[in-house]
Amino acid sequence: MTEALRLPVVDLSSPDRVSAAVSIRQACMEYGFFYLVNAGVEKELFERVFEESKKFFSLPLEEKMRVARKQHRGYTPLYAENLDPASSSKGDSKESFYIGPLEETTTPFNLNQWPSEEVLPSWRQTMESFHRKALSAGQRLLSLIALALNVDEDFFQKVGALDKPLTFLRLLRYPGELGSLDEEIYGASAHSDYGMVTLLATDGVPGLQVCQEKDRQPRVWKNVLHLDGAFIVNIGDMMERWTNCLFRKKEKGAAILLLSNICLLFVGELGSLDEEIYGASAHSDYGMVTLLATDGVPGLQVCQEKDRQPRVWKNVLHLDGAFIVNIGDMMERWTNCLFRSTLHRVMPAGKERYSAAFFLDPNQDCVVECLESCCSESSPARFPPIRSGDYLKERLRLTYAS
Ligand SMILES: O=C(O)CCC(=O)C(=O)O
Ligand SMILES: [Fe+2]
Repeated sequence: MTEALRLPVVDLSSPDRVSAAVSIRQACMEYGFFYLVNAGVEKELFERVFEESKKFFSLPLEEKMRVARKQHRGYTPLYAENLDPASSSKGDSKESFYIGPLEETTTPFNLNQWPSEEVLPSWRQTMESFHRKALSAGQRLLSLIALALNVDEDFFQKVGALDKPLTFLRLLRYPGELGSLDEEIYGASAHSDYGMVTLLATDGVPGLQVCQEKDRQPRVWKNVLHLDGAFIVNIGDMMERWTNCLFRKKEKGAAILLLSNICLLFVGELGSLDEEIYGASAHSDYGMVTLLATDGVPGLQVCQEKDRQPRVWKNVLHLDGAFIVNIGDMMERWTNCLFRSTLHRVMPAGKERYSAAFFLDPNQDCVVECLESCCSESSPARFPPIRSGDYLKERLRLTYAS
């Protein structure tokens, strides 16, 4: 049985700021995680975020791919991310949607992408409202964190971290149906195409199979090999009708999906089926602090000692109306490892799960340098100063390998 972690609860609205700072210090030294209550986000807004998030992820893949991730904003499909490539060659079993800073930091225009207003009329407004409130909570929380580190309450403002900070809201959906590990995973499960004809371009990696007799059991699947410079053409359902079944559509399972005529999505390396599938594989967050809203479905686990083997994982339970806050790697550097950026992951719960993670990271030009209050003769600075933007860019490059 996995043990549940009893995390401290910090009240953001408490008039006793010193006590709040003391409990933050203890929580960040021991766990790198705590609950934050009275953060100024109404329960009703948490619920609306999950409702709207569910509406988006329920759209057909083709509609979601209209806002596919560009410049770290927009939709990333199942298996597109792998937070821990060392433990699993499959991507993580989650789909997500990223919303970057509402006030852009570098470009004159905003790079955020939004689902069509006709399809989801109140979606953007709900997410923007949540984004702003999470930022406001994060800023207030950082002044308590500064107190907890024995520096001025406005330390993070003074070093420029909160002047147009890098803020990303990541909406997440972990599908329930992949919970069981003995189910087979398909790049694309058996189907026929709906239309007239499909022209399919392949990259030489095998995977496409057809079954010529769909009504005979067990089904017999044959590989369709790639031919350099050629399209693989297949007949769709409408052509089958037209030809009164003279021309036959075939069922096929492929690792490539053809989305409209323009968009080819490579689903990713699925590896062998005996590897474990994670909702989100083991990782620490890159930035300053993360404020996480969860929907009550379990799955989040933390490992307090990342270097001890075997790793011991403990559950982090949902607390109604609270954010789960965790410290990121940049804050760990800032505090010379006094505050811990703890390894965490999401295990499949056998049930669909939604969460919304708000990453509050310093302005890209802010230099992150070990705090004097966290260094001593016996514990000298462990990291050289680094520009926040350079650090984040490298971490993102490693995660997305792009
Ligand atoms: O979904 C969760 O509970 C955690 C997500 C997470 O750790 C992340 O997105 O960095
Ligand atoms: Fe995380």
